[in-house]
Amino acid sequence: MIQIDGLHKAYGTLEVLKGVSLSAPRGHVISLIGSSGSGKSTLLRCCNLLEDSQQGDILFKGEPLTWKGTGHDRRPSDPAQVLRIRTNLSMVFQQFNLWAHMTILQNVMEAPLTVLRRDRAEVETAARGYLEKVGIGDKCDVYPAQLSGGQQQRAAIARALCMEPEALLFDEPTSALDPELEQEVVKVIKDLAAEGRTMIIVTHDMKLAADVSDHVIFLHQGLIEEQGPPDILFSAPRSERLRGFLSATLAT
Ligand SMILES: Nc1ncnc2c1ncn2[C@@H]1O[C@H](COP(=O)(O)OP(=O)(O)OP(=O)(O)O)[C@@H](O)[C@H]1O
Repeated sequence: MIQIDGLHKAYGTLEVLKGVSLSAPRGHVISLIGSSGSGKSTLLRCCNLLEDSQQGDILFKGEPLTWKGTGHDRRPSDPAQVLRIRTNLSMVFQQFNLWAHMTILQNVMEAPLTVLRRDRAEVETAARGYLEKVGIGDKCDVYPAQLSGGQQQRAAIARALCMEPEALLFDEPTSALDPELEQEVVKVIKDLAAEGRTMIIVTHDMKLAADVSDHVIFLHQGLIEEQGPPDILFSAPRSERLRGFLSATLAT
């Protein structure tokens, strides 16, 4: 579904991704792990074109993104293709990013109405269904500030689902939450994984990565240091760096 080949990304002179490739086949869950600053969020943001990149290819369902320019001037050349990719790869952010002035239902309905121009009644039915699915069907008419962090994140997941995307991208979905609220969100993500959704998850939660992933990628300083199925990667890491990262993470 999503394929990245040899991606390079720099902010000015800071090289953040130094030739990263990944493949997220339909129905698979890929987790990106690694130390702070290793480039995980940048890679995720490159997947749905929230960030530009200087070199390498991005393919969505086998269709290569078309570019114009080179290096720091490189940009996607076809706005319709960008919109198609973005709407098919819905993103869930660490800080939820709900609109404070809209109710939860309005938050979930906004993008399908304004970006996809779908029928209001159909969108409302779908939005209520997705809020029900994530366990907050009774919170349609309240504002984000009236919800706990875990409820806000579940609303953000319902909002992503309401775009009916082909894949979901999660950027540290549980990092801003207290442990007990974290579990509510982990449950929703596990349910989505069990449904066979295609997902890429940036996470510091090794248990989440171990429980839901088909494939785990360990990034170090903008390069893939090690990758593999979670049972092998977590039980028998080959590289010294991954061993050090896991023991430091599991000690905290
Ligand atoms: N918009 C930006 N402008 C300049 N530098 C940036 C920008 N966004 C990220 N960086 C830098 O790029 C590097 C990689 O950041 P990124 O957020 O991708 O790392 P990460 O692995 O997700 O880290 P964390 O786990 O702390 O979120 C860091 O050094 C960061 O400071």
